[in-house]
Amino acid sequence: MSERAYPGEVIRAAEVPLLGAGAPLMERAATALALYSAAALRARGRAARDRRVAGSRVCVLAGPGNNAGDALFAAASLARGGAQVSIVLLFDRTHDEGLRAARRAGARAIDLAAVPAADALETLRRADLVLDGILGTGGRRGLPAHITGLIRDWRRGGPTPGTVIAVDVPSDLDPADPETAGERIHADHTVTFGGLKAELIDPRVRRFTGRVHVVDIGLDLDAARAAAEVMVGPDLAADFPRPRADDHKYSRGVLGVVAGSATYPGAGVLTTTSAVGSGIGMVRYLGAASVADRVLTHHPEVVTAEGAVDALVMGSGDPEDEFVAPALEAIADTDVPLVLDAGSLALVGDDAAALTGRPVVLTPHAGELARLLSRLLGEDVSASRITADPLGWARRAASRTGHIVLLKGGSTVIACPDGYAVLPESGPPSLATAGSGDVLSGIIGSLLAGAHARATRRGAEPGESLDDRTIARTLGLAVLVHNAAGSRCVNAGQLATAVGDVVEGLLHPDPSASDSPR
Ligand SMILES: NC(=O)C1=CN([C@@H]2O[C@H](COP(=O)(O)OP(=O)(O)OC[C@H]3O[C@@H](n4cnc5c(N)ncnc54)[C@H](OP(=O)(O)O)[C@@H]3O)[C@@H](O)[C@H]2O)[C@@H](O)CC1
Ligand SMILES: [K+]
Repeated sequence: MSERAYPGEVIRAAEVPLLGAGAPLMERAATALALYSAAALRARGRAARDRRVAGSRVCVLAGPGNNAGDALFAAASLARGGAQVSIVLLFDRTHDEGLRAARRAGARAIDLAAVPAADALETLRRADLVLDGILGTGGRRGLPAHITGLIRDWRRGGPTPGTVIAVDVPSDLDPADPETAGERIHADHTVTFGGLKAELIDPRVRRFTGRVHVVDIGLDLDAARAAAEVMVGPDLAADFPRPRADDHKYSRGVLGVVAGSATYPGAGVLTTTSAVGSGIGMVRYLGAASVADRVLTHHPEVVTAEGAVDALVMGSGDPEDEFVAPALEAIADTDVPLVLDAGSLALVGDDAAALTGRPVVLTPHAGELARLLSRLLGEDVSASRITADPLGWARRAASRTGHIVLLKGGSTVIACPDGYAVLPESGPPSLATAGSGDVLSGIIGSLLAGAHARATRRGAEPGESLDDRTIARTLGLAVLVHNAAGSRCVNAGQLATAVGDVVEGLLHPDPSASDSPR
């Protein structure tokens, strides 16, 4: 389920009162790490004899602080389970209590200052499991040369059989420096304690963290201090809004769509198809008459008359100005969310009154964001720079424009102007196809219209109805719908229709698929 990510200092601060009260935080962390490590050892190898803790070779890279303490206590537990544990002491000090516990359980220690580096290297290469306990949240960037050299030689030797688990965080994690990537720990798993650290969610660090597993050690974290939120598939079933028995079409939300043009009529059809399928009260198609005819052929329930809306989505398929301007005019005195895609991104930066006093969502892909930022920042921002750091650029764009930015790509990211981010899990690569973005626009518009209608029903004041985090989370749900639909199809026409199938499954789950006894 979704997981909030916190700045490291927020998590460290939350530990302080508990440590003062004597809570056994390290014991909890080390116990969870030992269990996770044992499971990783049992998951390896083909032969049954390889899938055991007893007899497996475990190597601990031990640093100078409490991060090593976690690794050493966990290793002690694995040693008691029969693992052969070797500890590579990388500094002139380590966590003494942890070292004593590991030694008592039978671990042997190799002091890198006293033995040839080749011995440590050999131990690393032969290990079934390596625990990176060099540095944790107390780490500064840049490891001493004798450690980077060891890591470089270990990695240069080619793939080794061992699973690498980073304890709390991969030591010396640095997303931005490709030059030194070969001297850093590349973990298969990161077991992180207390809460998800914000530094672990950046798409650029995935190759260093591997799969991230969060262990609850009983910290009381204040959700208001979270920096981001990661959303995963199961969030859909939990949070997708369902209609209530007393709902009517207006209370479920009305979406205005200005998409498609005489040149690109298909965008209008794709956007309305996915909007209709996303479980909304009503869709008003407000674009060109020639597109409206096609839309109505596919969806007779779509309304082409002007009228009130709860959200307006525009821009896919470059709709003509003569339809954009009146649609913006019609929402001028309202607080309804506005979604700008493709051609309508050109409105950003203008003094358009319609862009003020309401939540505005921009949904560019990297090329569109590159054009937008180059214009706004007055410097040449290329699409490849944006693709290399999607979260960083989405945050920059949100901060610069004051709008919520959903940057589409292999790892779609959503950023609010204050830096808060929502990261939905990645969808299938088949989503990279013409028209896919139009389909996403329709889902987004539909879910935002529903959210606005519900907020209005609750009596929220204009301007207070939808806060940025609620909107960002709603966008995250829309991306999860898009992902789920994407795994059922090979082109955007099928994708738009599959949205309806996904939502149908959420609103009317198949009772025969339930686990309940018959
Ligand atoms: N608090 C708790 O109860 C719990 C903590 N837990 C665990 O503790 C971890 C945090 O522990 P920690 O604070 O001891 O920091 P950690 O990163 O192990 O080492 C700091 C030492 O490294 C040194 N150093 C730093 N950077 C360096 C560099 N680049 N190159 C060389 N040296 C460098 C630094 O030196 P200094 O900066 O002081 O000069 C200092 O001596 C946390 O991630 C989690 O795993 C969990 O068990 C839950 C309960
Ligand atoms: K570590």
